[in-house]
Amino acid sequence: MSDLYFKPLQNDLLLRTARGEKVSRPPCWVMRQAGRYLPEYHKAKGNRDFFECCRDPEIASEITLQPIDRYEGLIDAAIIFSDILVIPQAMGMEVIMVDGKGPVFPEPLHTPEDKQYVEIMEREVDVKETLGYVYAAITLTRKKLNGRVPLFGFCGAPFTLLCYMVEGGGSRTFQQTKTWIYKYNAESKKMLQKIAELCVEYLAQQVIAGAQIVQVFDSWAGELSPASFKDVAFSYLKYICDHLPKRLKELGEEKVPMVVFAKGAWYALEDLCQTKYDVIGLDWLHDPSSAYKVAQKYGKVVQGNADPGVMYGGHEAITTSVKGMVDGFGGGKQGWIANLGHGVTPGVKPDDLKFFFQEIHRLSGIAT
Ligand SMILES: Cc1c2[nH]c(c1CCC(=O)O)Cc1[nH]c(c(CCC(=O)O)c1C)Cc1[nH]c(c(CCC(=O)O)c1C)Cc1[nH]c(c(C)c1CCC(=O)O)C2
Repeated sequence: MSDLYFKPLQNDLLLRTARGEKVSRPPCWVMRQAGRYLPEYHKAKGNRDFFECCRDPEIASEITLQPIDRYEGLIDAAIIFSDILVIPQAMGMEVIMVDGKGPVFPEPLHTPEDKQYVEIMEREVDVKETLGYVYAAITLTRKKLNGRVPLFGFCGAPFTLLCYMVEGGGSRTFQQTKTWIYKYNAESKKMLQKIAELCVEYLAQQVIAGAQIVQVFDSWAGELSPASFKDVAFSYLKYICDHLPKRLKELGEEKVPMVVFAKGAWYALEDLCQTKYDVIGLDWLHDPSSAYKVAQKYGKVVQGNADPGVMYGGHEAITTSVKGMVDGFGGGKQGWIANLGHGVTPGVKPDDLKFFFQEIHRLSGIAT
């Protein structure tokens, strides 16, 4: 329904790049572009709970549009304001967002013998029904965007979601995650498979609602060895890109470009290039030109990859970093979506991010 229902897209630079087409300049956006570094985010959120904002399509769409309005003409995509942890919530787990700390699961999964594991494994989850508020936010945002830029949908990768479900939040040692994947490997895989299936349906429903491209975030992939990445992360990332196009076809929907971002899994670049993902997200551990060469060999597009910390270094540091990317990523006329190597952090000054976008435009040949 989407394209008939919404205003035609005026800026299709990002979608064309994601499909491998030649473009006049590289498209850009940044992960976490709607968030705490923006004063207008705090204003819109007020003293409301984070997940309450996610569940309110009006507020979620307002926050999604904030960076698009602020950086009008400089950024080429919006990403729906939501969180990867809505899937564990849909699976029946409680997640709260604690100010200054991040997400907390009051009752994480302990062992496969626990009643909770058995219940979650057995529970039928209807993501179409339970996460209806995300699709409503997407449809409303597409309407409000009015074709200005395309809209990203997203989900967390199975491995990263499992980390949160067993750790109960962020972690430094990943003790519970390692216990699960090494000691309870078979039970972990059952859960990962269940999450992967939910991710496929969740992304498909986001596309039906109006998402024009989707990204899968495997934020904790870098905690794994190459062998365990293959075992507990890669297979499930692959499941998602293999099954989403099929599911969309079943639903009578066109397929959309798919982006994978496996943070820290630099060793897996060749493997990721051999999947059905159209775009491979790169963190800042990658050297642009080496990664670009590999991706080009497989006909894949890359996205990234400035160190988000460069935003603290002032204009000169930002210019140097952008120059390194433009040179390394083939001049930016094909195969590169400019981004940071991870999300923009809360301490960044919005004007420094603006300068980053301006430098991408300037150094890739098109001054604004
Ligand atoms: C690991 C992860 C999470 N959530 C997400 C990831 C994957 C990306 C990544 O690795 O950064 C994904 C995410 N979370 C959020 C978005 C919105 C869209 C966007 O990128 O602008 C996206 C794409 C909003 C958010 N998600 C969260 C906020 C801040 C909430 C607040 O305090 O107001 C926002 C705007 C909270 C959140 N949610 C999560 C954490 C660890 C935190 C707290 C720490 C932090 O903010 O960086 C889990």
